[in-house]
Amino acid sequence: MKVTLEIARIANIVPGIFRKALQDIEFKGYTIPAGWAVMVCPPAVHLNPEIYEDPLAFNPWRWQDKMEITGGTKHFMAFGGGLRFCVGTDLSKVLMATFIHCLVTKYRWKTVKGGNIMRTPGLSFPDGFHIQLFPKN
Ligand code: HEM
Repeated sequence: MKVTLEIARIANIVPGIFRKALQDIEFKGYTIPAGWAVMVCPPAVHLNPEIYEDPLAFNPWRWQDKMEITGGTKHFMAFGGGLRFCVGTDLSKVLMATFIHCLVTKYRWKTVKGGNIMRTPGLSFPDGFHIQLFPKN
């Protein structure tokens, strides 16, 4: 669970979530007028050093003392939140856990080429990331 949460936090495959202001909203001295579209940027939250210490470090242990997250929170929104919360969340976590389990227990790998990371703000690999897999002895 900690590993899948950390992957979802740091990978940020969803760069933005959209909502519409149903009424005027006052926020930090600004007014968002009714009817305006609002874009929430999960990577800005997930990579904020005031929320996550050393945010670019892959550290599943940072979730150690956190309660299990079952919905979106203002500090974790990889799967959105509220009424439009991703219906595939639990399936995705199980698939990630199963994939990683098979990968590390059955295979080893080496990097062939690529692997440069871009965050725009979603995570991407502009040159791809090629690896070679070997069955584990
Ligand atoms: C790592 C994998 C995934 C991520 C990061 C992800 C992320 C998201 C996000 C951010 C939203 C928008 C939520 C919002 O606006 O608050 C969403 C919505 C949705 N997701 Fe996913 N998703 C993933 C996998 C899946 C899978 C596997 C399925 C289906 C089997 C799925 C089905 C949906 C559906 C149907 C919605 C729309 C829900 C609604 O509007 O009521 N997602 N997802």
